[in-house]
Amino acid sequence: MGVEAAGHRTALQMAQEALAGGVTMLQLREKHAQLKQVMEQGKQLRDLCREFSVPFIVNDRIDVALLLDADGVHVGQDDLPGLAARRLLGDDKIIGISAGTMEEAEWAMENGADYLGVGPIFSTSTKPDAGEAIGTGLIRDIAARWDVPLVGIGGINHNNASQVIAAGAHGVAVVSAITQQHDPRNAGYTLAENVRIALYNRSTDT
Ligand SMILES: Cc1ncc(COP(=O)(O)OP(=O)(O)O)c(N)n1
Ligand SMILES: Cc1ncsc1CCOP(=O)(O)O
Ligand SMILES: [Mg+2]
Repeated sequence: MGVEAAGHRTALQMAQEALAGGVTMLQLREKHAQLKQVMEQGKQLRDLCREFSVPFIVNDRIDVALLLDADGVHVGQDDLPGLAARRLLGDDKIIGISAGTMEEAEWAMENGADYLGVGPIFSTSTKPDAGEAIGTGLIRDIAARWDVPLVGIGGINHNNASQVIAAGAHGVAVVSAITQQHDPRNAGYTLAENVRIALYNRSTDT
């Protein structure tokens, strides 16, 4: 999940609840705050992720990821390229790269992505510059071509996550499906459970 403060909860409280619900990876995605605050919040989120033994990923900022000793970074097509991120972070860190077209997926693979964030799958109001929803077809096409972990993102919730997994994704990344819910812990639990069920169903499909 991506972490932002919402409603009466702080980002840290939200993350704590989502992790308690069973979220399996956490990304610090802070687009507006000052770096000093991002570092402070990042330290707390990193420690929380370590308590839950869940990977902690920093969006966009390799410097912040390095300073926090995060488990990895997520970079988009307009961010620092994956190969440059790899030079700074080394082979042991996770580097995720976004893709919304097959050309972007090719570029991401050439840039050494450990996983691809594919989307926006459905329409989203969380990222105003995300572009039109692309549906699940690209996930199907990428999965047929490469054996790389795929994470669907954009407008995903507990009702539609199974479609994304059925298309070949290994997981889903969400913001509002957890942060905009009155019970983020239960939202995290339901989402993680639906993803597990869909992965199981896919593995038993003949
Ligand atoms: C898992 C995951 N996938 C895609 C993105 C989007 O990254 P990007 O295209 O760089 O957009 P911003 O999130 O930086 O606005 C992501 N963050 N995580
Ligand atoms: C960061 C990002 N990248 C593509 S869509 C998106 C926003 C996801 O947010 P939500 O899960 O609320 O649609
Ligand atoms: Mg980015």
